[in-house]
Amino acid sequence: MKIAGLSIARGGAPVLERVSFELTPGRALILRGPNGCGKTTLLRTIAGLQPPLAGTITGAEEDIAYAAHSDGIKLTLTVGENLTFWAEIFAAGSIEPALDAFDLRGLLDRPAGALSAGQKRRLGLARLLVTGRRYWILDEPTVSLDRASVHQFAGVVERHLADGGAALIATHIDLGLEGETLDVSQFKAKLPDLEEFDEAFL
Ligand SMILES: Nc1ncnc2c1ncn2[C@@H]1O[C@H](COP(=O)(O)OP(=O)(O)OP(=O)(O)O)[C@@H](O)[C@H]1O
Repeated sequence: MKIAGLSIARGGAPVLERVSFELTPGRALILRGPNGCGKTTLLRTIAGLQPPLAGTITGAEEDIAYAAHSDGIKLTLTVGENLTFWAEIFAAGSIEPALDAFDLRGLLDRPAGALSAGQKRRLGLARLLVTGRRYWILDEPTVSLDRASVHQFAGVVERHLADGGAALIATHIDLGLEGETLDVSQFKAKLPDLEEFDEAFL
């Protein structure tokens, strides 16, 4: 996937400009940067939830799976029904590997609304495995996870990379993954310099 000259805005205000990088199969790229600098906005744009102001995203059409801050699960469906629902949407086959990878077998028949925050997160992340998609775009994926689950999740990402997948991950913690990091604050959009305004005009 190639990101070239991407400029993005949130709430009408420019956030990042001229972001360029490549995400290659088998690699993870970790996005860093202080709160509010634009990581979520960048991921939303790459996932196709909002249009960029400028620039292009190429090479990953129909091959992106996005896990946002929210778990994206249906609370009245059971764990098994949630995963089956997504597996059918993506026509990606069995939910079994996802159940094992995220230790969800014991919770199979539990309504998602009756899960703890960390269990909900595990279910939300398990959806990635039933999409069959190569490019995982992950926004703070480990929120609510305990140490063991963070480790488990890092293992799932590593296996995905070994299978030719790729992951773009915004996170403030160290997942212990091998991969490059990109600090997006270097792309911070510059606000117009007030001294450039013509006072007579104001
Ligand atoms: N719904 C919204 N409407 C308007 N502005 C928003 C909205 N959500 C975020 N912003 C603003 O857009 C900018 C970028 O926010 P964004 O969520 O992309 O940052 P972030 O790097 O992901 O932050 P964090 O590390 O806190 O998750 C911030 O200035 C934020 O206040």
